[in-house]
This record gives sequence, C-alpha cells and structure tokens, in this order.
Amino acid sequence: MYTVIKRMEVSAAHSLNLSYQSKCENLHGHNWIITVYCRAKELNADGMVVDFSHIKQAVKEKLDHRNINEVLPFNPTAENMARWICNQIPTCFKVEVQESESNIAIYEED
Ligand SMILES: Nc1nc2c(c(=O)[nH]1)N=C([C@H](O)[C@H](O)COP(=O)(O)OP(=O)(O)OP(=O)(O)O)CN2
Ligand SMILES: [Zn+2]
Repeated sequence: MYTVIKRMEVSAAHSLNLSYQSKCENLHGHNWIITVYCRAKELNADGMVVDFSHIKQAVKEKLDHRNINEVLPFNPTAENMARWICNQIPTCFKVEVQESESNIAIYEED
C-alpha cells in the first residue's frame, strides 16, 4: 500500500451560518493548513498514487484568496470543507483542516 500526503496553506475568507449567535457569522479570514492523505495498492502508469500538483489544483487553486461562501454550496465549517476536499480527489481517504493552532477538523472515510 502506498500513501501520499499533501499539505497546503489556503488563505481565504468565510462566514458561518449558525443556529446561535457567534462572531463566526461575520466575514473573517483564516490561513487554513489543509493536509490531504491519499493511498493506493498499485501505482498508476506514471508511478504515482496521485500527482501532488493535481491535489493542489483541486483544492488550493479553487479556494485560495477567495470568499469560500461564494465557492462552496454549503456552510463552510472545517468539517464540511474536509469532507468536500476528500470527495474531490480520487484515492483520498482522509483530510485535516486546521483553522488555527488550536482548531482542527478531520474527515476520514470508513
Ligand atoms: N467545530 C467547529 N467549530 C467552529 C468552526 C468549525 O469550522 N468547526 N469554525 C469556527 C469559525 O471559523 C471561527 O473562525 C473560529 O474562530 P476562532 O477564534 O479561531 O476560534 P475560538 O473562538 O475557538 O478561539 P481560540 O482562541 O482559537 O480558541 C468556530 N467554531
Ligand atoms: Zn472561521
């Protein structure tokens, strides 16, 4: 089994729609650290699980320096973002989305 790990920093803005009052309902920014884990039993014809630059294209190039609420059609919590990122990338099984030193969400397939 092969595993590749791609880490990216995404600087962007978002606001959250919440069922309670929160400062996070206001538009604000993060430098998200996003870590994508992919694995495969066999390498593809190019000798890769997945090209690191294709992961970057699927994530960073869509989200970086954007208002994430205008890109993603759901409430952009770290958990929802992690699931969406995982679903964008064939062979991905786990995504960590770190909003700050103290706040991290992980989505992992069963
Ligand atoms: N489970 C989640 N909780 C929160 C999320 C989330 O995505 N998942 N997101 C937010 C907001 O994005 C908010 O920006 C986080 O604010 P922050 O100031 O970083 O968080 P804290 O209030 O916990 O402050 P610390 O000083 O970092 O502890 C909120 N919650
Ligand atoms: Zn936030």
